[in-house]
Amino acid sequence: MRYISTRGQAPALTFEEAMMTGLARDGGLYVPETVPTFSAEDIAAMAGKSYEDIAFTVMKPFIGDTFTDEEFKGLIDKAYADFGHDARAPLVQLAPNHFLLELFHGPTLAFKDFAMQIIGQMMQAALARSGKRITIVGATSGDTGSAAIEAFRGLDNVDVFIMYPHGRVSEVQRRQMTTAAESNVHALAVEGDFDDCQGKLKEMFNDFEFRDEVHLAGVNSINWGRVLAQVVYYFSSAVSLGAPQRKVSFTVPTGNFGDIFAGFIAKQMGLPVERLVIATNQNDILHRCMQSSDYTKHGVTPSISPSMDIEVSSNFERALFWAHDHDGAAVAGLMDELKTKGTFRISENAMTALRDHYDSGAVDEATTYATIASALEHSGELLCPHSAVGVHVGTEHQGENPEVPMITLATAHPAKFPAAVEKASDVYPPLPPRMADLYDRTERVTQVPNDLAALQAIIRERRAR
Ligand SMILES: Cc1ncc(COP(=O)(O)O)c(C=O)c1O
Ligand SMILES: N[C@@H](CCOP(=O)(O)O)C(=O)O
Repeated sequence: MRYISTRGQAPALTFEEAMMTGLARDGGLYVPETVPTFSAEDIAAMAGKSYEDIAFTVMKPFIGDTFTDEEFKGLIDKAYADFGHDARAPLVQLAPNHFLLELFHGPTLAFKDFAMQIIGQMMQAALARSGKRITIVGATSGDTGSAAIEAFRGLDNVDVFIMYPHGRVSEVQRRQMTTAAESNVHALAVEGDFDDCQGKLKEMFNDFEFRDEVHLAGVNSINWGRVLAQVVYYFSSAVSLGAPQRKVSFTVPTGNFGDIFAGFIAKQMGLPVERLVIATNQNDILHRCMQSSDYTKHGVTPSISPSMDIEVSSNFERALFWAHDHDGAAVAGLMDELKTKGTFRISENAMTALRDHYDSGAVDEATTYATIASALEHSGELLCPHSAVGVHVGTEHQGENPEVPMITLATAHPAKFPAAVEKASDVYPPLPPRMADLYDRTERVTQVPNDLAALQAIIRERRAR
């Protein structure tokens, strides 16, 4: 299996190279040259299997001979061993034919753990073989950062720098990132929003001298390994509702588009997915784009679902690559317009290709609060604000096709956003016992301007220590 860049100008890589590289050197994102497919029988055989077994089956064709089967199974087992639920990604029923996929039972209470834990294992195994040392730099709107810290804390051959937007993550999210005591972990509070952090990360990757000097690696969903690991729960949940005999739809609270794009890959692999519904909060650039073909930045407004406060939706580039029949030059052109003008327009053909798979909806703050309250009243489920955005949009879209089961992804635990959840429901969601002392731990963070040179100086200096 070879991996190619969405902008068509970078060398094709193996899985291991793509995973260790992060962003392609032409600024694009790596994707598999071809997507392996499963027959209906292959998918039916997943029924009743453990999450770990399904993970092995789904990911194996993409990783090729990077690891032996035994090695890979061992890495998968280690990755999910600390999850707080034996099913790893349990489904609960919210309403007739509407199901919630709980993706928040991992160590940091968000769906990021599903991918970060396994790529943490795979990267460590690859580093042990190569004897290399890397610098991971991540941009986060709140959840990727803590998941990355959890996966790489305390390792001798990895430094982890996490940039988050100062004052724009929840207190629990901030403390999860700033209270790691290990000296290889560095939390950086950047004066800006998430798009600024992600922009700086991409600038670091595009500064080849810096990139090579610090052996830069990325664990955001620019890394194909992240997307791949997220494909697994689309299979596990669909199969438990009767796939491949029965079609299902998914609604995905969306920001950087990595999670819903994993659903698209599952569909390409043969999973019978009827619709993939993009659910955005008030930062609705993706919804506006699906309606109007215009991807135009308006500026981000902070919301009660801060992890989705994103306007430069990184993985939308991967969706555009498919919508343009793998035409890297066309994608590079659109990305260039976004960078220079803050806007691009998608052609009719490409829009048709996107609309073949994706629907969308946007949710304002008042509706998000109301959805938390009504889900608790009608199903007993306490939602985080991101999941509530998904549930509202999922409910609306299920009405259009009620006989197809709708699976809405619950992307974070309500305890990560206690203020918003309590305001909506009068219920204060407690942290799980293993995190009960989070508010007593000492915080360690460096406030940094939104400035490439300043960020690079800190990274150079700290990693050398
Ligand atoms: C809790 C939560 N929900 C939803 C999202 C959006 O996911 P994606 O960026 O993959 O679209 C994120 C951040 O990525 C998140 O942390
Ligand atoms: N919502 C994310 C933003 C980064 O997304 P990623 O999937 O590209 O890592 C976060 O919580 O950090």
